[in-house]
Amino acid sequence: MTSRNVSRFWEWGKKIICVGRNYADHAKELNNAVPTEPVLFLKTPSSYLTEGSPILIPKYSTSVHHEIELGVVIGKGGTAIPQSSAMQHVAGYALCLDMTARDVQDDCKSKGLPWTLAKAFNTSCPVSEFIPKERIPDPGNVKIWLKVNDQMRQNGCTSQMIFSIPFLISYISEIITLEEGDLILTGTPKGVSAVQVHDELHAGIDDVVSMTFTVGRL
Ligand SMILES: O=C([O-])CC(=O)C(=O)O
Ligand SMILES: [Mg+2]
Repeated sequence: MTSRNVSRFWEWGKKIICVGRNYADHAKELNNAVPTEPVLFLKTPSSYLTEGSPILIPKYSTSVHHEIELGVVIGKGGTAIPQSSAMQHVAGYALCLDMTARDVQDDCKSKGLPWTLAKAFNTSCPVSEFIPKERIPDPGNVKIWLKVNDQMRQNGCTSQMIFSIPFLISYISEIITLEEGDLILTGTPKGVSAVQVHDELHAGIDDVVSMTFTVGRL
């Protein structure tokens, strides 16, 4: 018997599976090819951050970028989930930031090394409150936005995703068994840029959720 409540999924310590380059406008702004298959990487549960605590720029980076993304919280696990029933495995959503040490990522890319240092550092996954599934009837068509110090930096719509949420659930679960409490970050639209210490990041999905985080340094 479990009494855990998935609305506090960040406390469960489950997997964080991230999709990269899922918006053509963002792939292009970083001079990356638009993918024909999803690009996947992982964050660790220790990268979770909730409102009230600051995002901490790691010592080894001078260029940490914000990436606003819709997160999908898994409610029912599965392996090789068909696209047709994929949405039955969703408990809800969270607005998320895929904080990225871009200078480190560029270095890893040029050396052919994995992105762990760029993507999975402590505080690299700020999340909003849990959004129950019913509050977003069409997750393939919601606007996600992010302002830095009141200036709009990212303003995209999940309709721009190259790979849809049902496709991603099916694709990922063929490779990695999904479990209750796992989070899938679905990629970021264009407009990523570096944050500075003391910046205030304010992000939202209109009429659904908003969140605010400040930036500090380790
Ligand atoms: O680091 C990147 O550009 C890949 C990524 O996470 C995204 O597209 O959301
Ligand atoms: Mg991302």
